[in-house]
Amino acid sequence: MSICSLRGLNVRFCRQAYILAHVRTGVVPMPGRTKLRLSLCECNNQQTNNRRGYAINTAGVTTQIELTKLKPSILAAITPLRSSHNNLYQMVKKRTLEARTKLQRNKFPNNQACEEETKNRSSPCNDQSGSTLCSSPSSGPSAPRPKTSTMFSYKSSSSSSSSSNSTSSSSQCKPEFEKLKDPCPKPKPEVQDKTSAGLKGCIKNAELLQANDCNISKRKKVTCDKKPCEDDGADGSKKGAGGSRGSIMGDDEAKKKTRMLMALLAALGLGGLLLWLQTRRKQKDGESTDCGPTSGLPATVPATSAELPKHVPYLLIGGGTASFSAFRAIKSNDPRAKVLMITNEFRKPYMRPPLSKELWYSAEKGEVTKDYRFKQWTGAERSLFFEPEEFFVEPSKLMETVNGGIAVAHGFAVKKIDPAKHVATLTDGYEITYDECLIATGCSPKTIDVFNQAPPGVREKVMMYRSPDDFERLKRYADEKKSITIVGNGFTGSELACSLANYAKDKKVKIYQIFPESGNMSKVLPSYLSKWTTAKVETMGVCVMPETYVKEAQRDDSVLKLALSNGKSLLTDVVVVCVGCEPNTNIALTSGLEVDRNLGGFVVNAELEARRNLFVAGDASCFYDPLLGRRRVEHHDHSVVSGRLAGENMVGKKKAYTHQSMFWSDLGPEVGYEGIGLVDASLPTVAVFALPTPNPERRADNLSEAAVIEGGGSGGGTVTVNPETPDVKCDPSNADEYGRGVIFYMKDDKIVGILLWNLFNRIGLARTIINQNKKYDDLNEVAKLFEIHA
Ligand SMILES: Cc1cc2nc3c(=O)[nH]c(=O)nc-3n(C[C@H](O)[C@H](O)[C@H](O)COP(=O)(O)OP(=O)(O)OC[C@H]3O[C@@H](n4cnc5c(N)ncnc54)[C@H](O)[C@@H]3O)c2cc1C
Repeated sequence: MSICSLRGLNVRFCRQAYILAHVRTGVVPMPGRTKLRLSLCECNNQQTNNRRGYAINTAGVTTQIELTKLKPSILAAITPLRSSHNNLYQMVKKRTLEARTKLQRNKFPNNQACEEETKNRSSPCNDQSGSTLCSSPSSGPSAPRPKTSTMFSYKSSSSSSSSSNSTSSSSQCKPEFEKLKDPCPKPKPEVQDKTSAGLKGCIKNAELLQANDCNISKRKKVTCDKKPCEDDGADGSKKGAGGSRGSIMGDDEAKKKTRMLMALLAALGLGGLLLWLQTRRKQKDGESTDCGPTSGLPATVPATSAELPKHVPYLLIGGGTASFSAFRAIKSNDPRAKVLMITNEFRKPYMRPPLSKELWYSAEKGEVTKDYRFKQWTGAERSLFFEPEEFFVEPSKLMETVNGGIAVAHGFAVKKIDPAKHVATLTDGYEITYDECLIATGCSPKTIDVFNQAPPGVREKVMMYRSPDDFERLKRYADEKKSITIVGNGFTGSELACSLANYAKDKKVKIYQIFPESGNMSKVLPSYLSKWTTAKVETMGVCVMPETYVKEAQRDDSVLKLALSNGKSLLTDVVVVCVGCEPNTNIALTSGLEVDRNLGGFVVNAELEARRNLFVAGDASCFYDPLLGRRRVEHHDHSVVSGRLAGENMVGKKKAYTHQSMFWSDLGPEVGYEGIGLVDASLPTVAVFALPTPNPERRADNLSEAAVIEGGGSGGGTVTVNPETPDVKCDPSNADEYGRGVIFYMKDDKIVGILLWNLFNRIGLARTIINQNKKYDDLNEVAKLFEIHA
């Protein structure tokens, strides 16, 4: 029997030889689940004295395990597979090599992915690395920012204008994607035998996996190192004498192999079941790592839930900013409070904003430290972690401490809460009772179908971005690869694109950003500013492709080939999907808690209470803002503010949400903005910017020269020039620079949101204006308060 006749069996191996063989059983029935995809690949790490390991993939989660670290039971289960690898390997190898060599000839389509769409403008599609080259425009946003002196303002609409403008952000590329050479020897002619013809289906599916795809985290051993392809062949043939000849099978041999394969499937089922049970929690938590947890067996701290207290006065679910902020509020109001934090992450509470910004600047200087130190805009240094390890109490000792404190249970997830009985149940069934409980489960990055439904070979090249592990992984790509593609135009995608472009400026890697909207940050910025920002992002070296989406993703050798909606293709080493976040509310149903249908998140009142003694804060909360109505906010400061409010209410303060939180974002070193209130591009806006002028002396008088340009909320908008300054150019599309300014977001003629564009230390004033909740006759006068030229 040919191996292909075994349903669902798929054999792969790797040119680089760090994965010798990869066998997937396809679908295996599992208790509690209808289907389980199970795969196993054997890795050989030359750099560590040929230590062998396995990558076992259960239901999409690949776990890297060193052979010596495998449990004896699992080792026994997969032993038959190891010996059979060689035969499978030799049978398929030659045909795969041949197929791959053929495929390589007609690819490298990046030359057309980002090609010129506008003759007037060149875009960052040029590089020295052989992927694509992006050059900055000689004029426009790329020019050094002039000193501002004149002020103008305008109203705008949210709706981005159409494709006519898209050309401004399109890119001009040169076809310089270097042709890769096949590093492996050509297959020998004898492979063209009758059995290999039967392998066609398998060969079609053969995919090449790359060592660098294997994530290496602190909790993880490296098990998929590179190995030259000569060794690949050598190793394979040594182990499986007659391996390649094994493709021409006699009856006995075929029977033997069939028996072995059947044994393998059984062994895989058994081994996979064990591993699946062990990795299930990680999988549910959606950690976006390549190869799963370090050891393959997810460690929890403490080792078992039995070591956790049975009852705690304060229980915090989630280990992020909101949760830690709640702890601080509890502790300052109840100094001896005993607080247990349960998180499915393996790090102590940390903040996320520097992950897409400051940390890349530390990385550029080669200064990434163990505690992820970064420089704040004030120049002060601090760590990503809110507190060092020593700050925390061991969970098993929490209830014995005299002065209280906070203990963090790592690697545990809560699956259900009984608000009436005050009981939280962990995924392993362990129950903890509480007096006060906070849900601060944050959100998880969204993905898109084109990647979500892609085969595993594609998905392992697609990542989300939310944690230090993601930072580490992306940094490795930026250091080693040629092309990174960011999908999405929001905060994380845009910040990351700029930071990566800066980090990569002396490297060979090229940064692409793709999104269907017409400009960066289009949900937040008025359309003219969004387009201007896109041009600015391009000048930073990002090849931005607006009004474009990925139609199809295929694995092409070691890279991904993206078929784009504009008919072009892009080869990329990794895709970072940054298309927003989904609140983690999966415990709502089991706990009888309400989730907002429109905004998502647990519905809570103005005191952030979902039920009595049960609060929700941070990204996961959909709260009632007495001033601006029901909201859900995904920002750092909101998680601090709401966490603090929830913490205060947990000690009985009974306070309502009144303090408006703010947010900020930085797009490279030249663009930074802060916002407060409803900063939503679908609202009508009125903006006042300082215009550049060749005459800096006029700066003092600028405010009196302000002009107003008005526009509707959802149309193109009319333009009204301030009669006092008819000479001021007010057409946003003619504006050279949006250096500094203030944007008002209007609802019912009131200011409900304010964005401060490159203006800092004025958020308190913005908060006051929003809190006044009144109609202003002259927004120009309000703008003056912000001292744009100061
Ligand atoms: C890369 C990046 C950059 C950002 N930059 C900015 C910025 O510049 N400015 C800004 O204002 N905001 C920024 N943000 C957003 C900001 O970081 C978030 O709004 C903030 O982290 C939300 O905090 P949180 O505590 O609500 O959620 P999170 O920080 O997501 O924490 C939630 C925690 O709960 C855990 N959890 C989930 N479900 C369970 C469960 N069932 N049981 C146990 N634990 C669970 C999660 O693993 C996680 O540890 C950025 C976010 C990212 C990802």
